[in-house]
Amino acid sequence: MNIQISHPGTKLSGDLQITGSKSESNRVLILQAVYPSIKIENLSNSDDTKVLKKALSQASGTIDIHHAGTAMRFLTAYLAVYEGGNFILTGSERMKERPIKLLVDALRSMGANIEYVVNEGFPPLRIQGKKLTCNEVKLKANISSQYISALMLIAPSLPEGLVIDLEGPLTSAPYISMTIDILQHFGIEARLEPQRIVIEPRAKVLNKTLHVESDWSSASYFYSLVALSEDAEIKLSNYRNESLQGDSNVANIYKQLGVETTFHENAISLKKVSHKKPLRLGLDLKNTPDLAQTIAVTCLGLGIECNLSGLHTLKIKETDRLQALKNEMEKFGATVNITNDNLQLLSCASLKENVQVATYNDHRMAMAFAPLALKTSLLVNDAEVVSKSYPEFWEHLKALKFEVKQHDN
Ligand SMILES: O=C(O)C1=C[C@@H](OP(=O)(O)O)[C@@H](O)[C@H](O)C1
Ligand SMILES: C=C(OP(=O)(O)O)C(=O)O
Repeated sequence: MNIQISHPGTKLSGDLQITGSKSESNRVLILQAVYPSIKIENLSNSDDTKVLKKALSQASGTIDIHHAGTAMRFLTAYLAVYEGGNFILTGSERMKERPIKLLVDALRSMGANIEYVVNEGFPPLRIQGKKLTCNEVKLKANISSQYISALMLIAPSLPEGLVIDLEGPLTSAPYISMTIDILQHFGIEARLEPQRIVIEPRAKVLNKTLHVESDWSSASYFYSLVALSEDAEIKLSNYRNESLQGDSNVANIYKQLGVETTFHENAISLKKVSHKKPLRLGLDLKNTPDLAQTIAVTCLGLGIECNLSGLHTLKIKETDRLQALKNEMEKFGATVNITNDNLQLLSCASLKENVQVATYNDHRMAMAFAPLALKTSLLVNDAEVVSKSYPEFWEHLKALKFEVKQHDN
């Protein structure tokens, strides 16, 4: 469904509850499958979480996890140790282009029985689960942290635990810290040392609940809205100051763009406190890759330049996000230069109107561009893609008085 988005220009105000973090949810679902005493509150209702939950209820056969990267990577490790299981693990056409070789090589080196069904290095995979007894594995750390988290989530169920030797610099590091924090929450001993992760074996975990915090990557679109507004105050509930999610750093980043965050007991308020803006924003986003699209588009809307680095993982996400950003920002009149790991937006004097934004099966393309409706008229193609992480996104925009209309083009 293609949509047209507009806003009457009044103050943006509202009180919203965004669904639980899909990253926290998908970690705790895998752990709950290993340790059934684990309880979860505020589980995400994203497609990526629903698809993982359904997969974990299957005893054999073909599992299709669609676009869900974490589900693909976490299940590869989980099914490799699911004794007696015989599965084909597949996904969307894009998932079949997202590399998984490093994780498969690591699991095979531990004795796992995993075969490629079509193309070497890519899903679909045939996985025959078996007991693994190896206690040490090596893995290149700068391609995707999800491979590492996948191994960490099965590690405590291995008879001797697991030492993961990390080769090279670690990318998306806060997601590794999140995995460690969640393991520790349930009493599992897990620690990150320079270039290695050590996880002790654990037969039973503490009888505890994990209350999933709402998703900070999803909150980023409201930071963008507030930054692009004339006047705004938006309350988002189920957030806390001490977050497990690295993307909570969005609160610091948007201070430079006039957005103030106030933490309440279980919520945050975002307020537009300044119309001053830097001429140019320079950021290294290797720790928060999912914020790249939000920030690039905010800068486009504010008419400021930006230079975003640390983006080497963006090419293997839901789409090649660097190319997708360049294509769509240039439709608005901007000049954008990209390399393998960097995006440079050169300032754009005025935004073109009635631009039709293509979304490339990427939820974040749709949500990142939507706030530009405060600055110009725009259409978003295939708007339903948002359900990958945030099914209520358009309903929440309507609650902020956006008009979101179906469009036939
Ligand atoms: O572990 C996770 O939950 C995630 C890790 C990141 O991926 P990479 O480690 O591949 O960068 C992030 O982009 C993704 O949305 C979620
Ligand atoms: C990259 C993302 O997800 P995944 O890799 O889990 O598909 C994302 O949500 O931005």
